[in-house]
Amino acid sequence: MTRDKNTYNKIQPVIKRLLNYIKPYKRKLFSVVIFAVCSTSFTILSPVILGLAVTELYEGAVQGSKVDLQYIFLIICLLAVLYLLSSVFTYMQEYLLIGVTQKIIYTLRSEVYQKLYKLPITFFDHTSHGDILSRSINDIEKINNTFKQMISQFLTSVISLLGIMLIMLYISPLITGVVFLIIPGSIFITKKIVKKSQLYFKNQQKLLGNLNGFVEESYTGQETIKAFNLENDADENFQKRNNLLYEYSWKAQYISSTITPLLKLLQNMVYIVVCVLGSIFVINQLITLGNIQAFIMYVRQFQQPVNKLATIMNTIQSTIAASERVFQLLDEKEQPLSAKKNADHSSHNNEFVHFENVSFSYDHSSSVINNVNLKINKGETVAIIGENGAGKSTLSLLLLGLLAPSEGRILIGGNNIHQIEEQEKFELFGTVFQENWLFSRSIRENIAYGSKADDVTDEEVIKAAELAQADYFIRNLPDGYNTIINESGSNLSEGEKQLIAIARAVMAQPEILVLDEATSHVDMMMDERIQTGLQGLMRGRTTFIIAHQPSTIKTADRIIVLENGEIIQEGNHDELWQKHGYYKDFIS
Ligand SMILES: Nc1ncnc2c1ncn2[C@@H]1O[C@H](COP(=O)(O)OP(=O)(O)OP(=O)(O)O)[C@@H](O)[C@H]1O
Repeated sequence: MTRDKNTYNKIQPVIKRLLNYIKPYKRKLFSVVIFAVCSTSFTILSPVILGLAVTELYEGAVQGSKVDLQYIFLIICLLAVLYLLSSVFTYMQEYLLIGVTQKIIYTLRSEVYQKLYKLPITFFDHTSHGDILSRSINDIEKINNTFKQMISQFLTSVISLLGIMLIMLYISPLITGVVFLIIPGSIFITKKIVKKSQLYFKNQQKLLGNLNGFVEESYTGQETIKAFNLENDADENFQKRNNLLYEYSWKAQYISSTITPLLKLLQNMVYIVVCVLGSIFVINQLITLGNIQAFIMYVRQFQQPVNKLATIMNTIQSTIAASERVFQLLDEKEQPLSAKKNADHSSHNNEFVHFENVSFSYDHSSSVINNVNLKINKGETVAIIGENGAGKSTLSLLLLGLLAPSEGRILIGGNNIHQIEEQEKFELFGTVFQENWLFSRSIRENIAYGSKADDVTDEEVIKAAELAQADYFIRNLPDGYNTIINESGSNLSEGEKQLIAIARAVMAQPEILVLDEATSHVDMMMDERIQTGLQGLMRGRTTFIIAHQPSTIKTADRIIVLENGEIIQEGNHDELWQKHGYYKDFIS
């Protein structure tokens, strides 16, 4: 199959899908077509009407008959009314079209935003943030900027073409035949150029996403770049990407911009032929002067929709390239939906959490978790230790249902974690990670988010913050609990963010508590105080702790040692202390 055919085969489903978004607005779009037909036909009719006036004047002035001024005045009035009506209909057409296209863009934006929440977290590992932002903002904006223009110009151009063709055929079929020669020529030129530039347009959008990703990375990693004196390196890297983007954008614009001059050349040649033929016809009295003048005006008018259609092809290409990228994002495989509602978590036997032959791989080749079997009782505290990269965090993400096992399953109270409904999952777990995401809202709201209740009192928030040892630092902030957290939480230290995340987990009062290096950023004194608070919170709850402090680990009911994703030791402190192995080395 040729590359051209491939390109067209790819364009078709994208257009079909875009049309699907229009479907719910069929009625409005029908009205748009009616208004477009009315407004365009009124504009198209004007040269014929004007031609009547010219013929009347010509016959009066040249052939010596009396000029009927009243007739000419009537024609002028008719023209004024037609132009006025045409403007009103154009306004109506645009008004309706803006409503439809904006609703479509609104839907598309919402779909993309919701999709981001449905994607598995592994998607974000292999896709740069810049690319995701580029698809969900730049590409949608591109569609937004061109969609309305595309539909409106397409409609008016097609209607104009049809209308003008009919009137031209009525005036002189022979000269019209000559003008029609322009159509296959125009189609040929447009098709050739569109095929060539489509590839560049697609790459242009892709490279823009790539550049966005790099800029975002440079922005977030500024401190590291400065600390390691990598400014020149980063600059060079940026220039390389920017040059590539420049090259592709330039080529895309250049190739597509050759359409207009080429078409103009073709049209002007046809125009000359029409003028010569028209003069011969008038001299031989085969056509009136008014009609040939109208005809020449139609030839000019005929070129406009042809040019417009060619320009739209240009716009369509970039819109299609942008739509394709948005649809690719929308088609990404989602995290399997948790369907089972009101699952009964009360275990039939004592096991509450059950890892059954669980294996997991990020890249579908090398396993990070290898055949883990683990039965945890309700209320038990399990500490997971192991070297860096042993798979501790991965195990906690599996437990939370944020990653899906490649093999085996995880049961909570007998129910597969991936079949527990999202709201129930939220109520089941409380989490504190090493890096915690806080919303750019007030500290109070961030803590209250943890709660299952709709109404949370200030007292409850303060109590949770006190237990997490966060109250003191919050009160010392100028706006206290009303302090608004910056985007990405840059106005708080990592330790302070962890304290807020702990307070949030306290608010949740979850059945299962997952603490992954929950106090890694706080100082030792603070850590001890938090541990006391956390002990209170953990009491009676099933808890998973990933930590490095021996004091926290020793007190756990069960300690699990992971190595390369496998459990190599399991037992409580006394049992493991008796044995040689990782645990003993770790504690001593
Ligand atoms: N998002 C990811 N994509 C691909 N590989 C990953 C991802 N996250 C972790 N890994 C890999 O999986 C393995 C286990 O990582 P994990 O973070 O679970 O280990 P860990 O025991 O928690 O380490 P640490 O103590 O350093 O936090 C490592 O080899 C790591 O490189």
